[in-house]
Amino acid sequence: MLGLLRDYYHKASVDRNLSKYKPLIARINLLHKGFENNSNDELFMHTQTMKQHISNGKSLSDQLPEAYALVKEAFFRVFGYRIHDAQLMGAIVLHEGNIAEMKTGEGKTAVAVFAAYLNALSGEGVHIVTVNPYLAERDSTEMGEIFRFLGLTVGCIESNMSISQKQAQYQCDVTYATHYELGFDYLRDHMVYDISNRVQRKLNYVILDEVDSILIDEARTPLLISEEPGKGTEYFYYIDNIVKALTSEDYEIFEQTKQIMLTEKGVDRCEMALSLTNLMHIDNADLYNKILQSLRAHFILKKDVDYVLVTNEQAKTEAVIVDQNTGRLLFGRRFVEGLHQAIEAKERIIVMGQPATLSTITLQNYFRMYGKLSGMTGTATEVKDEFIKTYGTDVIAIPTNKPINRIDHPDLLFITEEEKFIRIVEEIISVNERGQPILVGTASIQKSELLSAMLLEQNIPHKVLNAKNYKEEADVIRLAGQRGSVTISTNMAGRGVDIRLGEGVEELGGLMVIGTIRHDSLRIDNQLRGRSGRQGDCGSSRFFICFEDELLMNYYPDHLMDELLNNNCSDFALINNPRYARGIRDAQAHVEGELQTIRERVMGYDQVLDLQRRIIYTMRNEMLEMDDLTSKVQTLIQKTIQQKVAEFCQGSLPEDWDMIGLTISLGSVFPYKRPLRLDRLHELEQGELIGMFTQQLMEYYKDKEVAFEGNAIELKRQAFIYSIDMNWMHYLEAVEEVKNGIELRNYAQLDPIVEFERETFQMFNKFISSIEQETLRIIWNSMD
Ligand SMILES: Nc1ncnc2c1ncn2[C@@H]1O[C@H](COP(=O)(O)OP(=O)(O)OP(=O)(O)O)[C@@H](O)[C@H]1O
Repeated sequence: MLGLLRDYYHKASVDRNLSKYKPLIARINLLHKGFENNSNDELFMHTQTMKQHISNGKSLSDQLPEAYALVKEAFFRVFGYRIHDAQLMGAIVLHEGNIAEMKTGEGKTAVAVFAAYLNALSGEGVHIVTVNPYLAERDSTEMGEIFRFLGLTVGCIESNMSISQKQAQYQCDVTYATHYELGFDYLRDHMVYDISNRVQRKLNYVILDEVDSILIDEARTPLLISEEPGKGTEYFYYIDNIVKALTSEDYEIFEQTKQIMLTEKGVDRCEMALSLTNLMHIDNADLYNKILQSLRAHFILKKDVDYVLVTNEQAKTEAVIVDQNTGRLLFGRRFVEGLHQAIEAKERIIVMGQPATLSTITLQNYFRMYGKLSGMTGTATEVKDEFIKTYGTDVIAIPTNKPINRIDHPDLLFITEEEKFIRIVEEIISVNERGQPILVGTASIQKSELLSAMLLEQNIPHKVLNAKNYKEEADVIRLAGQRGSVTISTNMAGRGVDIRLGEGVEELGGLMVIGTIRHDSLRIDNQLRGRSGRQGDCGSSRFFICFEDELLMNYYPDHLMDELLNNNCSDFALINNPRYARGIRDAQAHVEGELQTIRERVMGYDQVLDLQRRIIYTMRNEMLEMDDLTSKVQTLIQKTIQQKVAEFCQGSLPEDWDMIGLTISLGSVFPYKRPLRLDRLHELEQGELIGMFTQQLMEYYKDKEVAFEGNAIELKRQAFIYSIDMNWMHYLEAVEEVKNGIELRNYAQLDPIVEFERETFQMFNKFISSIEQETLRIIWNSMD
């Protein structure tokens, strides 16, 4: 009876939510009826017809009903199931360039195919982004059947592919890839010396699966291509030794902001160790930053929580970042600003050199370059505002196909972590005795291992996922819904893999999810919960928390904590009082707010850099693409002379001009063997002086070019590209220093982003002229 009522109300609410999309969905379903009678070949031919319509000027939106109807029929023929209306609604939202919020197990993988198919008809390519390479490969293989059935090509990017293999994948109508492969390929494409080595096409349309994980949770660590490991290990070890010897009175930790500073005593002690008189002097800024990073490495970041040590294929130990939201290992990514080096020194492994950044971009700015962006996830409503503000994408909640049938129990709160874990093990034992499957989410690999050891002691067979191998992880998590299974997993390991219930499990209550901590973000808690109760399955969830959890310790309202401790928390309390539960929500909102500020800051800095990056990339592309750069070189000669004359010949009287300075400075760019003639110097005006130098240097240049025996066209190109790249690298380093300085000055009530923009503006102009002069110098010298 209750079930019937629930179904009735659910259907009514689905209808209400769908109302805006109803006419369009009805049209798709009507057209679909027509396709049911077509042969496979006829369906295949429709793709060609629609492509034709689009190249004749019909809009993609006009083509939507027919395209979606066709894909719906393809799903039925290939996989044998009927796409439901909620999925069609999600697919429409994607085409509109928005984010479809759809609960776990609702068939998002299929939804992406509709929008990708339609948008690929333009021939401009569509990228579908997954959170890990295993899912990219799996989805491109499985969904590839649909695309190929309808006559489109599908590719998948893997990190170890050759340039030509990648080019072939990017040429496909639809390409699956992880976000970081796409971002890195973009950066690499702007580092090639030959355009034929570029792999990507124009960034046309992207669909991001698990969009919040990529654009929100991972958005604090920019993608970074660094120079090969270099020297410096000893230096970092040296600083590390000094910091290691500090005591708690030498530094102060600000728990809430995770910052750490030296106290006066600490500064004195470091000055003594380094034989310095003033560590805080601007000349020692770099050293001071290294000390701060080393402090963070020692006293804030924790091994097996924030990073792990992994032995790589060359048998070398590396420090790998652990994503705090998902527990995933972020291979190839490094903490910025020297923190990673500090960790390497702390762990006494090889320090991978100074972070000479060759190229960098935030994920936000990379994805904003696409003509259209859309995404899917189970949890986006809480960050709707940020999506609208940063990406201009709205979040539309799609109703579930069937009502959610999962019971979310109130949290259980303990005083100590020890009590909490004992109770969790008791719960696992009792649920396991019934045969009901359990999925336990932990905050870190360390906690997973602790729990695993406790279960071993009790002889409870279980599996542990530690986010080290996606394929194995998927195989394990797929079976997490089988009778009697106990699976321990770092927060979101195995995301994107369907957990189906085994036989008889429905009667036992479905999959039980246990959270061992409340995460900083409610979204992540909800993702964990969402592993249970897919597609109307029954299930349950409960979080076990304690006052020793970081979130509660730092952010839970004091008055509520006192109340709980005094009154009813003898050994544990059931948080079924809305006030107490709200305290947790408030604590999470607090942290979320702080994290959002950090994301906005990272993005703000990159925003300034973004404009500059585009200027440089456009300039670089132009150099690569132009057939002959002679006219560019000539313009540069002229411009350089003008700049130098303006710099050294100030005032109207030639006697005041610094002709020696001018000659030396010009000589540094154009080392001339024959002297420049300076006739009638006392009668000249600035303009004439410029003209005279230009004429002579142009002639000189022409002579050089005629005498040059190598490939002058290529020489010019390489000189430009080399100078752009080298100067860009130095520029990025300088920018990083400015950023560090500004962060320290933040106390002065200045808007750091505005300050950053102001300071880098001048630097950028200088940087452009260093590129130009360096290019000329190389050409000049190489032609001798
Ligand atoms: N209309 C449908 N009818 C029946 N089965 C479907 C339908 N659509 C998708 N499925 C199946 O449902 C399962 C879950 O789909 P999928 O993994 O895409 O869900 P999801 O929404 O991406 O979940 P997650 O949030 O875990 O990634 C898959 O096995 C898929 O084949």
